Amino acid sequence: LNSPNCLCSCCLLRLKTQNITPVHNRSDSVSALLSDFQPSFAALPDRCAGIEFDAITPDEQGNTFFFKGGHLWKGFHGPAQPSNEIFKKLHDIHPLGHVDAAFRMHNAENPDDHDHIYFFVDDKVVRFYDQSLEDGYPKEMTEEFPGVPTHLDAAVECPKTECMTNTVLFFKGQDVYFYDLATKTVKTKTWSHLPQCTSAFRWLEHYYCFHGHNFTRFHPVSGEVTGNYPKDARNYFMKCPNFGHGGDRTVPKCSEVKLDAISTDDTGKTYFFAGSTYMRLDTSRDGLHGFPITRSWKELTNGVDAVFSYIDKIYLMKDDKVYIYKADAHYTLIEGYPKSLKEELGIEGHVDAAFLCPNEHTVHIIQGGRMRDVDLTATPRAITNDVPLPPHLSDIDAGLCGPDGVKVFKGSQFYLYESPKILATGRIIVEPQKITSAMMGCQD
Ligand code: HEM
Repeated sequence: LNSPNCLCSCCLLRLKTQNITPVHNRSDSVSALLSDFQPSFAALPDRCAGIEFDAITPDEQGNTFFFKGGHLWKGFHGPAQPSNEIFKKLHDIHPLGHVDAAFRMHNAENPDDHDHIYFFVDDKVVRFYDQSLEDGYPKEMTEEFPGVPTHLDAAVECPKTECMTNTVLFFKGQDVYFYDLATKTVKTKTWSHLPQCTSAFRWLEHYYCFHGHNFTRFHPVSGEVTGNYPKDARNYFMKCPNFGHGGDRTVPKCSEVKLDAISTDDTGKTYFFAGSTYMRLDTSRDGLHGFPITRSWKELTNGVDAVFSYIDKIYLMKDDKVYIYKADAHYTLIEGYPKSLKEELGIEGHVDAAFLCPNEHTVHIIQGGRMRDVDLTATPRAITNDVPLPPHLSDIDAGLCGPDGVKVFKGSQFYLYESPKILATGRIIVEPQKITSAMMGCQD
């Protein structure tokens, strides 16, 4: 069967790798033949040959799975394997193990559902957690997702921080069905400008429609496509000989990391900024990858000096200006901004770092070896406290205050203090710690 000259295996392989008509539309005898054919006997499909995926989804640990016929690929490199080796019993619901669509549920308010993987096959849905099929599945799609059509093309989750409410986007043809998880209501839009997506994938807050061996990035609310698309998936989402991206850039060594700023916003998103790039850190299970700052904060074309977050807003400082963005589903610059540092915060001169502790109203601004406090509830804003920092903290790059204390970053190291007050007095000697690959995706 593995011989390239064997017509039978070649046909079967072509059927399996080219997404030819699903088995239920064929004669019973062909169905029987195909269902007897175990994927493990066949040569494995090669994603570097250019595959149109049936479904793509991350799991609860952040592994990404790409599905085609009865096979899957785990992660961004490596060979295919039968999908029921990982998702046991997945093939029981379809003779070829084929799935139409899959997504990882994002519904933190409902821990019984959150992070579970849903697979759609014809009019059925099955649910897995920790690679086990859950009791009670398969279910009818109409029961679990009323109002959503069966025989889907693709599905992708969209958390409320990106779609206003926790939503799942279901794709069928050019129609997109927005399923609101709280109200179980469906709204439909037709995105005829998008290619027909055979799978959809949310990766690091970016939304991708896969079609053929290409992908197109789209905005999950408006469907808008900005940038040069489609792109060949083999350059980005898999490691293939003679394919790749990023040019001659390399992942920086951890010993060479130097931040400009770091901040956690009201919704718990943590970002660091370095040069023209930002990276989200709190979703690190799905990978760490930098993107241009202008992708999220388009007015900041020249990087940032310091960033802090207060209530539902993020303050980005560059030179003598403050840019305030509303931290909603997407960052929008508030009208009238940027304003000068003097006008907005009552300070002047270059800002090295800025941080605000959770539930507090005083921002701590580090400028040339001094920590200046500004009360954000006062109008006009003015410095309420101004203290020199200990000598070893004279050139701080960035600062972050969280439940574990204040981290101040200096080059590739950081110091952790219990509070801003302890930091400022400098009476307690704290050993610097190294930035690690797990923290910031650099090379150890
Ligand atoms: C598992 C490893 C990686 C994966 C899965 C990956 C994936 C991606 C994806 C999906 C995009 C965005 C494509 C788009 O939105 O149009 C991208 C962009 C980019 N990647 Fe990677 N990447 C990886 C590693 C790297 C590395 C090691 C570098 C270089 C150090 C790199 C540099 C870039 C650059 C410069 C961009 C363009 C940024 C942008 O404008 O979106 N990537 N990558």
